[in-house]
Amino acid sequence: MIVVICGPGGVGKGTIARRLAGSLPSAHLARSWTTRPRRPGEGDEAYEFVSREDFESAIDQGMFVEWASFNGRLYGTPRSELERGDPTILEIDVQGARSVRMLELEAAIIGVVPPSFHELERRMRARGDDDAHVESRLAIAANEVEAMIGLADHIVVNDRLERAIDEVAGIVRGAALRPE
Ligand SMILES: Nc1ncnc2c1ncn2[C@@H]1O[C@H](COP(=O)(O)OP(=O)(O)OP(=O)(O)O)[C@@H](O)[C@H]1O
Repeated sequence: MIVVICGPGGVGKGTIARRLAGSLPSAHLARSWTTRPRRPGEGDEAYEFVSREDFESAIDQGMFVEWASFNGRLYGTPRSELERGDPTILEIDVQGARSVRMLELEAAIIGVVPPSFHELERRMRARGDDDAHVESRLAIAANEVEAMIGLADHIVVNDRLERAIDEVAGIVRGAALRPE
């Protein structure tokens, strides 16, 4: 089964996806490719950091299930990352989730929303994002949340992290019980 964790930048999808993967022994957290530079303190495991040239040649070779351009950077999920775990967890933005839906993959799409846009801004600033990044993310966050509400199978408010993780884990357990 594929579980998609999607949401606007800074909402906490990465944190939730990592915790979920850590709590399910057979899960695989899909590693995305990106052309964005690594943030200070970010580990090697966060992404496969590649050049734009390598990314574009991978697109030409049809390597990605989905890819998107975001704030001038490219992000994508390689096909080789699918079906590597049960579930395979994809942490992607709303555009990526839309691509997964269009491909009609067997996927539970979980949309993560912030308790408020004020809190979303606070978390991005607390994470050390610069002003330009925070402003560009906030400018599209409301549209992303609206699109996600029309797209996702489940919406989870990331108010308290532990509570949100429990809710996501419950959804994944429920989806695993559904007959193929
Ligand atoms: N429920 C929560 N309460 C308070 N802080 C949180 C909560 N969930 C996540 N955070 C913090 O908010 C920040 C953003 O979380 P995270 O990096 O997981 O977001 P993201 O959606 O993956 O962002 P991006 O798409 O930009 O990578 C992090 O510093 C994280 O520790």
